[in-house]
Amino acid sequence: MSEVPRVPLLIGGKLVQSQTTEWRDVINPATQEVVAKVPFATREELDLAVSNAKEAFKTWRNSGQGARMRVMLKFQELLRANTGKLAEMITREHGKTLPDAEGEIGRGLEVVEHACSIANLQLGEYAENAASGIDVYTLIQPLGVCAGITAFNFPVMLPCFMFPIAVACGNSFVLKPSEQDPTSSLFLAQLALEAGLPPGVLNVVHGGPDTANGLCEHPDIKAVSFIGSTRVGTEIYNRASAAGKRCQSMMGAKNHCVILPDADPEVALNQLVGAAFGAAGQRCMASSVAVLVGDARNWLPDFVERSKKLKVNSGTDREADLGPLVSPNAKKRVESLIQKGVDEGAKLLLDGRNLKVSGFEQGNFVGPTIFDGVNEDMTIYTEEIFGPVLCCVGVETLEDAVAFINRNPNGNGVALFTQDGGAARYFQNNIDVGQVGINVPIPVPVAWFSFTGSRGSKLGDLGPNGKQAVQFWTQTKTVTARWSAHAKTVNTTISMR
Ligand SMILES: O=CCC(=O)O
Repeated sequence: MSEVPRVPLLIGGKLVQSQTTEWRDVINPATQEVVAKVPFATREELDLAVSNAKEAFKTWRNSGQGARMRVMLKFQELLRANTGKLAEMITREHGKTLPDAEGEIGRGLEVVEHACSIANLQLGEYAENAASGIDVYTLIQPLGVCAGITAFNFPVMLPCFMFPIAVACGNSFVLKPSEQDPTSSLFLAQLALEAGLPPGVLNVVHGGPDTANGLCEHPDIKAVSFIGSTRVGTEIYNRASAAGKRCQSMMGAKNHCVILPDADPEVALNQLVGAAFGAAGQRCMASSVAVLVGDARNWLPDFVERSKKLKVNSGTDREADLGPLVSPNAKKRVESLIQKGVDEGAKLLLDGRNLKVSGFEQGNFVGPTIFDGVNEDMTIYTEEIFGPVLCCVGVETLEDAVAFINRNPNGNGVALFTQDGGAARYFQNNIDVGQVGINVPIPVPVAWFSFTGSRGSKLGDLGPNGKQAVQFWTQTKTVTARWSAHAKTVNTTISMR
C-alpha cells in the first residue's frame, strides 16, 4: 500500500516537513479515502515562517515595481498552464465539480492579472507648491509581514484574494490555508515562487485555531485578512485588532434573490437554480433565500421541477451539477438544519436528504432542497446553512422585499430579476447590501472592483480586490518637503533684480 502523502510547510522558499506530532487526515468527500495528512505546525515553525518573511521583506520592499509586475505576469502564465492539475487537487479534497474548480481558478487568476498592473494601482499624490516652495506628496508603502487565513470552500480563489496584491505591493506574506483541503493552496504558493517571488516572500503554514491565533497575535505581523465563517471571522478580527493589527474579516451571509413578476421566468429560474445549488451551496455568495414578489410565487412548482433535474455526483463527473459537501460533519449539520426547518413548520417542497450516488455510496451528498413558507424566526432563515438548501418567501411588493432583506443582519450579496429599469434603480438605491446583482444572480465583482460585502458579513473597512485591496495592504506616508532654491537659480534671480 502506498503511503499517504504528508503536506509540507513552505518556509523560506523551501518545502519542509513539519516536526509536529499533530496531524489530520485530508479526506476525499466523494469516497472518504484519506488522500493526505496535514500537519498542525508547531509554534517554532510559525515563528520561523514569520522571521523568514520579515527578513525577505527588507529587500522585497525595495524591489522595482517592474520586477514585481513581471513576477505576477509569469505567475498568471503558470496558473493558466497548471489549471488542470490544480482543479484535480481541488476536486479531490474539496469535492466540487471539476468545472466549478476550473471556474474558481479563473476567478483567482483574474486577481493575479489585476496585480500585474500594480504600478498603476500603487500611485501616490503630489502637490507642487502646496505652500510657496513646499511640496507635499504621498508614498504608498507596503506594511511588512502580512497574513492570510482562508476557508475550505475556495482553496485557490480565497488565497488569490489575498497574497497576489499583498506581495505585488511589496509585502511579504504567511498564508494559513484551510486544513480541510490544503494541497491546492500549497501548490498555488509554489507556482508563485516558481514565477520569481524570492524565498521568504510567501510562506505557507498549516494548522487549526492555534495557528490562526498565533498569526493574529504575532508581534511581527502587521495585517491579517480572513475569509470564512462569522464565528471564526469575529474571533480573528477581535484578536488581531486587540493586537494592534489591521484586519479584514469577510464572513457569513444570507443572500436573497428577489424575483419580480415582470422578470423573464426562463432566465430568472435557471439562474436561481445555479446560484442556490451550485458548489452545493458552500459559498458565501450562494443565493440561499428566494423572495418571490406577487405572481412570481406561482413559478415555484416550475422551479422545483428544474431543481429536481440537477445531477448530483462525484466532482470528477463533468456532467455533475453538484458534488458532495466537504465532510460528513458538514452533511450532518445541513441535514439537521433541514429537519429543523420541517420541525419549525416550513413546507419542504424538495428534500435532498438520503441521497445515494451509485459508485460513491460513502460520499457526503445532499441534493437540492427547497423550503416554502419560511419566516424570519426559523432557524433555516437565521443561520447560514452552507449547503444546497433554498428558503422561499412570498411578499406582495418590491418595497416589502427590500424591507424584508434590510432587516436581515447580513449584507454580502443580493440579486434582483426584473425587466423594469425603474424597479432596478429603486432596488440598488434602497437595498442595504454591499454587492447587488441586477439580473445577475451571484454578484461577485470582477477582480478590479473590490469585494464589498457589508454589515454583518464583514468586519473592517476595506475589502479584498480592486482599489480597496491596495489600500488594505499599504500605508500612506505623507511627506511635506522644502528645499532651498538651487544656488544658480538664486544667483540668477538676484542678478535679474
Ligand atoms: O465564498 C465566498 C465567495 C463566493 O461565494 O464567491
